[in-house]
Amino acid sequence: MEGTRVRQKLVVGNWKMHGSLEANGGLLKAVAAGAGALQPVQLAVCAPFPYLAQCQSLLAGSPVQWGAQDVSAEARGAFTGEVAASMLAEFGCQFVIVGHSERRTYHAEQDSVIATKALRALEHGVTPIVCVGETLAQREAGQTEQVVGRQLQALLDALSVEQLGRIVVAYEPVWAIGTGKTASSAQAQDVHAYLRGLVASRDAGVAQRMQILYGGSVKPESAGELFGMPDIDGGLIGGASLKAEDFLAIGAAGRA
Ligand SMILES: O=C[C@H](O)COP(=O)(O)O
Repeated sequence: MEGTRVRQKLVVGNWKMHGSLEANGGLLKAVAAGAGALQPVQLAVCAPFPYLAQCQSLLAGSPVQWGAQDVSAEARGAFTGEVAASMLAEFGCQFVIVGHSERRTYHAEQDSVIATKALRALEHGVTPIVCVGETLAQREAGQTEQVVGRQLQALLDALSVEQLGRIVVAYEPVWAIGTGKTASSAQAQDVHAYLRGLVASRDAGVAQRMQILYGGSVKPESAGELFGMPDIDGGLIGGASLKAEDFLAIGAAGRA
């Protein structure tokens, strides 16, 4: 997309189901200590629910934001095991990941549920990071735009322009997650530009401001080239976010 770059870089760690009080303690302190030097790149970590209090405590006063990895589509009630957006907001979560491919695959989450989860988060001032991405079979069948377009369209249908202006999108090709296979910067840029164009068909200003992150085997060595692309505004980082040195190096790549 043409135009002056107006978007701050955002690098978010998705710890997935990893961590312990002890391991997190060292990681959070190291990330907090290194984050200030990376500004204006914004760092955040998305931790398993039991560790949100630890994030709240150890990241207080640091520029690092934190969040969760899922939220209920329901506001409250008899939904055993679910966590409501209001609860995340009470802990000070700034972000919540919704629609990660692991949730879509292992928990059969559909586009409509994911859009509702994003709405619940927005209702409580928590920024949803909405994940979209195609499988290898879909890419090889030439269906990438069709798949990510359908996934994003559910958001465009469910959210007002004002709400759309408060989400973050993460493009994560399923075939690149945890596999060591990063999409090339050109492949990722093509999809990011396509997604931004779809948002622009709803509202050009929102599209220009929307942060679209790339996720899938991002490492310190690959981050610079990816983040240098015009429509890639940072990353959603899995494995490499568990080592402070790597996570901070990826954040530093956003400053270039
Ligand atoms: O949410 C993060 C992505 O699933 C990427 O994970 P990864 O960096 O381990 O490939």
